[in-house]
Amino acid sequence: MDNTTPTTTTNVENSTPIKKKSGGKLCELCNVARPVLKRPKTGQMICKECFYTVFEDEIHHTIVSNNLFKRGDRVAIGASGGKDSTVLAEVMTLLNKKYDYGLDLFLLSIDEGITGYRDDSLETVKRNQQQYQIPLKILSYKELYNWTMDEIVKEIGLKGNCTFCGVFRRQALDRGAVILKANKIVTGHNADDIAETVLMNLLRGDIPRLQRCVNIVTGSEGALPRSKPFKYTYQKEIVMYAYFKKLDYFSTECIYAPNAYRGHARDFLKDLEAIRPSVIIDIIHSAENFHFREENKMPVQRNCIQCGYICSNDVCMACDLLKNLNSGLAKVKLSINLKRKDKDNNNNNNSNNNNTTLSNQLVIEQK
Ligand SMILES: Nc1ncnc2c1ncn2[C@@H]1O[C@H](COP(=O)(O)OP(=O)(O)OP(=O)(O)O)[C@@H](O)[C@H]1O
Repeated sequence: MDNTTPTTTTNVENSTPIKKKSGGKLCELCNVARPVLKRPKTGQMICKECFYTVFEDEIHHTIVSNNLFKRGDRVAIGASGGKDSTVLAEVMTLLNKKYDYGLDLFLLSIDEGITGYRDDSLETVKRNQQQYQIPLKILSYKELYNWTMDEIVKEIGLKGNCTFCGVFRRQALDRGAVILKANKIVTGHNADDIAETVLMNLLRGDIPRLQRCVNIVTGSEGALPRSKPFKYTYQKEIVMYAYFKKLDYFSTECIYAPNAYRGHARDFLKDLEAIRPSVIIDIIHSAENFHFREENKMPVQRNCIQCGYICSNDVCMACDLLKNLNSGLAKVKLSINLKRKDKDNNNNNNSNNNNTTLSNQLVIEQK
């Protein structure tokens, strides 16, 4: 065994403990090397090389079986400097070479303007760019919207700020990809993220979002196709992969996110996972097999009359949010809309709500 390998429970954040040297046992896959980890997804005791192989092969299988790319695609990798997108950059580079996908890869980072968080993580992305030799584009909220998240939080406070950030980031990634002349975007959303989103939409009775949140590709409505090669990849395995490969990533949580509703869904999922690890994939498979009534389909998409971005109303969410920020009304409108949403929830009359007006949108934390 590699003597750098931990032999006791380690600091691999939130990850399955690396087990002690396991007596005379051999890796359950190759039967040659000593196992160094218990696979969170399957419980198998395997060696490091077999772990790399199964991890990468499963992602390759997800890519191929879902036809995520075709030769010549220009693919922008949403790169935040965090573990998921750093592993995504590593694995996309590796698989593109190994299986000759014929893709042009780019790193695309959105600088939300969060001092002490995004500025540090962007330094990580810059180092990744050197390492992977992939062109990098950094685009900021300040350039696009003339607001940083620091300024937005100063204006509206901590409640509801994730909504602004999520809406702006979604659009910023599209705009950055257009600048890079990319025709596809990939993000590091993993199986845990998707299972959390399913739970959140279920708990909120948000049927339109519930039916599309397990799609591996979104954007067919008019934005650039955006896919999630890690749809079936466990977060714990991503952390282990980054750890064993000694990847350079930034591991601090967003300083503005601790109150987000998603955190409750995450905690709930972690509790369930501790009892039954397959719960993550089971939730995704369940949601893939839901059947929805026709009237719950997402509204028809059109272009925002102000900025031209794809949306489901006359004006897109980003323009709507910006109008409130620029007029100094964002905080007032946010609190009115949150109260209205609470009332809607109390009246239990939003389970079939198909509209995407601001009142509905303001309580959605985008993932
Ligand atoms: N500022 C950003 N710039 C570019 N892409 C981003 C940015 N923030 C998030 N993404 C993309 O969205 C995915 C999910 O982002 P999320 O905020 O959930 O972070 P995460 O789960 O901690 O992922 P990561 O570990 O990559 O930061 C990321 O893996 C990345 O591909």
